[in-house]
Amino acid sequence: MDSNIQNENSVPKEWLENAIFERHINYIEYDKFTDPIEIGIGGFGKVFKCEWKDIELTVALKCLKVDTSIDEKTIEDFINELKLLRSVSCHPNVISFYGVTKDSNGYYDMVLQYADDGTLRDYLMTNFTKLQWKDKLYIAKEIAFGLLFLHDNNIIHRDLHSNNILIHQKQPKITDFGLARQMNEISMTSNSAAHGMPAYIEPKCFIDPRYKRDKRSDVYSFGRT
Ligand SMILES: Nc1ncnc2c1ncn2[C@@H]1O[C@H](COP(=O)(O)OP(=O)(O)OP(=O)(O)O)[C@@H](O)[C@H]1O
Repeated sequence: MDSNIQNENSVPKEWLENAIFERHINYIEYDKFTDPIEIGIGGFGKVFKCEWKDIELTVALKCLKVDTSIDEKTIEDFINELKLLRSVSCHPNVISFYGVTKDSNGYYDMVLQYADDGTLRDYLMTNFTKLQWKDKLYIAKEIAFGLLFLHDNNIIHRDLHSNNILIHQKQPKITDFGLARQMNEISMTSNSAAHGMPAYIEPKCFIDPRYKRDKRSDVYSFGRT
């Protein structure tokens, strides 16, 4: 294995280029996709919907727009999300990660499963009155399964809320791993109360600036969600 791939602290963009070169990350040519339609905007840049022509699959392309307005931290978060997704996206309650592509402007895009019902927040706003208790309990149980899988793989999400859970064919999928960390990295990370959605963050983060989020912090956010 290439030493740059082993060194998780190497410069993020070089890490990605090496990972593609060494085939540790699946690279898909951009012309394999139909023309993209913009469906959202997030911390890294725009999100698009398109068809992966060869396998007739609808996918979401999450674009890392590298320009003068983007800082090194955002690139790091994008690479971090990609690294963690590689290891847990096989779970049915985590969004599937298919690889990366480079668009016509030279920006890297993550190729993700497309969630046909959007975010959990939007889904509940539209369907809340129609949903039975058993449907709501099913959603909660499936999110718990996804979270348990992350924790079993020593990953703390750190930004779990209803906009970071997508619904695809009525099944919840945890997404947006930009703030997520491996357990062994937490000691090197600030508690990041400044990041994430305040209403969902464990209150201790605001009281003690040295407090490090752990699995229990995700369980708090899950309860709030
Ligand atoms: N896989 C997907 N399938 C369908 N829609 C998606 C998918 N990923 C993202 N979206 C849509 O794009 C929007 C932006 O997503 P993204 O994950 O980039 O950002 P965010 O969670 O809103 O913000 P941030 O990255 O700052 O936390 C989402 O709110 C959602 O509506």
